[in-house]
Amino acid sequence: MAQQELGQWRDLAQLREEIDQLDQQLQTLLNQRAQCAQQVAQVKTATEGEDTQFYRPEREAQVLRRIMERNTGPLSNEEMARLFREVMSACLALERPIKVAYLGPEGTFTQQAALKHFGHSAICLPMAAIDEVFREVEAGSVDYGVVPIENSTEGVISHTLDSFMDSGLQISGEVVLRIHQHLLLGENTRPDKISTIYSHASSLAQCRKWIDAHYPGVERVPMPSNAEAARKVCGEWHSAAIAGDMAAQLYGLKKHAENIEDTPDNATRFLIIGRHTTPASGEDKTSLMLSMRNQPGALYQLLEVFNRHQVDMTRIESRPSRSGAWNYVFFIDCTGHQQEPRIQTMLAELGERAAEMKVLGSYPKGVL
Ligand SMILES: O=C(O)C(=O)C[C@]1(C(=O)O)C=C[C@@H](O)C=C1
Repeated sequence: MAQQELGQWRDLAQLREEIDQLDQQLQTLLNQRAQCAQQVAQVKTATEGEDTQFYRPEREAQVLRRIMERNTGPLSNEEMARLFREVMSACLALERPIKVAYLGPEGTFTQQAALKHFGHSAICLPMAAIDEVFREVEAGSVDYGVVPIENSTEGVISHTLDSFMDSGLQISGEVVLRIHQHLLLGENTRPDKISTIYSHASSLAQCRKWIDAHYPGVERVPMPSNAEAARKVCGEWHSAAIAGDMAAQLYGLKKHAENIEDTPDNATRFLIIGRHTTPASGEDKTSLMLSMRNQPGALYQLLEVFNRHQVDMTRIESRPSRSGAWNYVFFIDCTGHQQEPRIQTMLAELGERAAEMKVLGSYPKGVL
């Protein structure tokens, strides 16, 4: 063997030894961190008693933000935060495992969002509908729920907004997920024999131009979820599903065409709903629901308050109110936390002008 080659082998062995030593240190440190979390749980139980909140969204957001700020690479900020996300998830599970309901079935983007936000140590349970997620959280059989709220291509998910009208739940977080859609086929399906494409209506819309270009004559059949679409094509020879990676893996389908969404920055925003308010994390958002008396200039009167207090409104949606024809409810997101004096003053003024107002929650801006 050439001298140079031998040298390379020795280097590899040395490098691996170094990796082994680093892994050992990491392992020791991870267990030290886990012990710390166990002690945090004891302190919380001793000081807060029965209603102890083990999961602390504001603290997790601060930890992740700091990790990203001080990161020097070569691992990217997102990769580093993702690793620490899992470390915190495992530490929280030692304190008390957290139960999370999401809009199922298994394999949906909402499941992916739940895992991105809570990590893989959370117990995630699929629900058949958005209302069911709300109900499970309200009933206390789970700690939190994850529901989709808006897609960058398709707009708002009105079912989720409507569910807030009848609910006393609080928003405690948000997750934004880049959505990549794929055309998925069963093992024996021939791509040139496809007569039907199944997917959720919103995913069919996100890929409309791609389908027009590649499968113009094919029937598009909306399904309750992408995962359901993937499950259906497993046993069919002449059909395809549009869904994401999780559904492809879960049902063993092959990706015939990848990333077929019409807009490359296609993303969906999800909300975390719970029964508790969340303290300020330093970079927060507040969501409100307001209904105005049906009179000229009503919307202007509302917007004027935001403008005067220099509060940045990041979203406004309107939905027909259930209390009468042609009355509208506005869903508004703004930056800031309801504990901040500036936001408190603004909320008090809005409350005077609105026929009804409900603060849906203040929560950390999405980190990951
Ligand atoms: O700081 C806390 O309150 C903890 O419980 C520790 C910890 C962590 O692992 O850093 C774990 C769970 C909480 O959601 C937040 C942070």
